[in-house]
Amino acid sequence: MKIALLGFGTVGSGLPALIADNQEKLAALLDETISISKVLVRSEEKAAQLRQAGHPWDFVTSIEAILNDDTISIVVELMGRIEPAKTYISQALAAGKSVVTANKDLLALHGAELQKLAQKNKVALYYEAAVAGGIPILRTLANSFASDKVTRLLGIINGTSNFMLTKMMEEGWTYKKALETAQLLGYAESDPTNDVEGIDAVYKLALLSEFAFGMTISPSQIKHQGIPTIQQADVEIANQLGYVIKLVGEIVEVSSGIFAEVSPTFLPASHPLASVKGVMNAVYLDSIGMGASMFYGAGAGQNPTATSVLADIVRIVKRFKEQTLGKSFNEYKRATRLAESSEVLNKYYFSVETPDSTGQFLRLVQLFTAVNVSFEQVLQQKGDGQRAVVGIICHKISQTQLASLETKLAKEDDFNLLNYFKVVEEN
Ligand SMILES: NC(=O)C1=CN([C@@H]2O[C@H](COP(=O)(O)OP(=O)(O)OC[C@H]3O[C@@H](n4cnc5c(N)ncnc54)[C@H](OP(=O)(O)O)[C@@H]3O)[C@@H](O)[C@H]2O)C=CC1
Ligand SMILES: N[C@@H](CC=O)C(=O)O
Ligand code: NA
Repeated sequence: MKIALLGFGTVGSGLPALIADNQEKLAALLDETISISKVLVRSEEKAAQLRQAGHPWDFVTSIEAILNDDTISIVVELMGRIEPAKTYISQALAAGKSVVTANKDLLALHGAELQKLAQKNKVALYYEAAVAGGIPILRTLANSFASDKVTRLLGIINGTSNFMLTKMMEEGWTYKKALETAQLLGYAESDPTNDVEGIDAVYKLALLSEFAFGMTISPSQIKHQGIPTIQQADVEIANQLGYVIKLVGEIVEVSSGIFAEVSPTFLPASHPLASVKGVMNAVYLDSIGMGASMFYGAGAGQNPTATSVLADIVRIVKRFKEQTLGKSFNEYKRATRLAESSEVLNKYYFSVETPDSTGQFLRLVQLFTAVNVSFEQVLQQKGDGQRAVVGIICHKISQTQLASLETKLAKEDDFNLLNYFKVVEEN
């Protein structure tokens, strides 16, 4: 089976060695060899550099050289970004070639269109590597969870930001050093803003919504906040209260529909997700059959990601032999229903700066009571005589109440809402 690679960067350049290392197992499983026929690179200079470096592949600079080669059955897109990836994938599908991609941005924004094209041409479009890197979470949801209904999903699904948080909180690295190292290690997107602002996690959560809940939601329907807002003081208070701060993607289904968001979150130190460190990812599921389950592994990096890419290639070879290529990667589809904000309930931690004088706490109690929010835990940091910081964990409130509280606090000139974090409850 001949394949073509589009892009030979961090992930693409890792695939050849992985295929070679697994050749014996692949031959036994598939009774077929997988060989790289052509590799698309940006320019002749790039091709010459790669040949000079000893890479033996047939490097080409035009997509037509691949599209017009009828011996190529699978196109593997590992370039990233939206264009020309979308155009090249569309052309490959229309030319009757199956496609494997790791491009979560493209799939979250244009996946439905590309799926339709794949089905129309009775070829496969697979993208296990697009979500949580090496963790086979999409195939697990599509296959093993066919018999179980997921009610809530919590995921640490961006390796770069989790690596940064771990290094900053546990080793005192600066934000700059942590980000630069993540880039050096090949974890970060070409534009790392997506990693640190939670946008990459939003794209992945949109794909997880389809596989876990059968509902298609667009990235614009997913609230998100990144890690730059997290202060060292927040980390210290979280630890004092028995929590760990992580960037968590959540999808929960309530009676009115699903709610999805990516936010810095207080996780109880005892929660399985709290121990996910560095570039590792994990997807934690509540479901009616299994109860609680968690799937853990490297969320980014050359080999883990290339392993998911190879898994998709293997699946396509098998489906090719079974003549079931046109089956969609995800067959679980329901009408999309978005939850009423009054139905989505969570506990929150608020960090509020107030004047360091008598009566301020009473004002806070009155303000929270006005939106029917009660306190579960309160922590006051020692003030400097001018200003004091009060940490409040409240009982469960709705998104509606949260919005009202933010508005009321903003109206109080001498109160300053420094930060707030969703608080996940102990299991
Ligand atoms: N890195 C990781 O851990 C993971 C990455 N992914 C996804 O995998 C994809 C690839 O990521 P990664 O390998 O890290 O990215 P890199 O930036 O390392 O590699 C992308 C490669 O594609 C090449 N390229 C870009 N545009 C074109 C074009 N128009 N024609 C030819 N070549 C082109 C780039 O060439 P040039 O160098 O000249 O720009 C580069 O060599 C992305 O969609 C990413 O989101 C998914 C999971 C994990
Ligand atoms: N930049 C992404 C790569 C994998 O999807 C991440 O850090 O998770
Ligand atoms: Na995956």
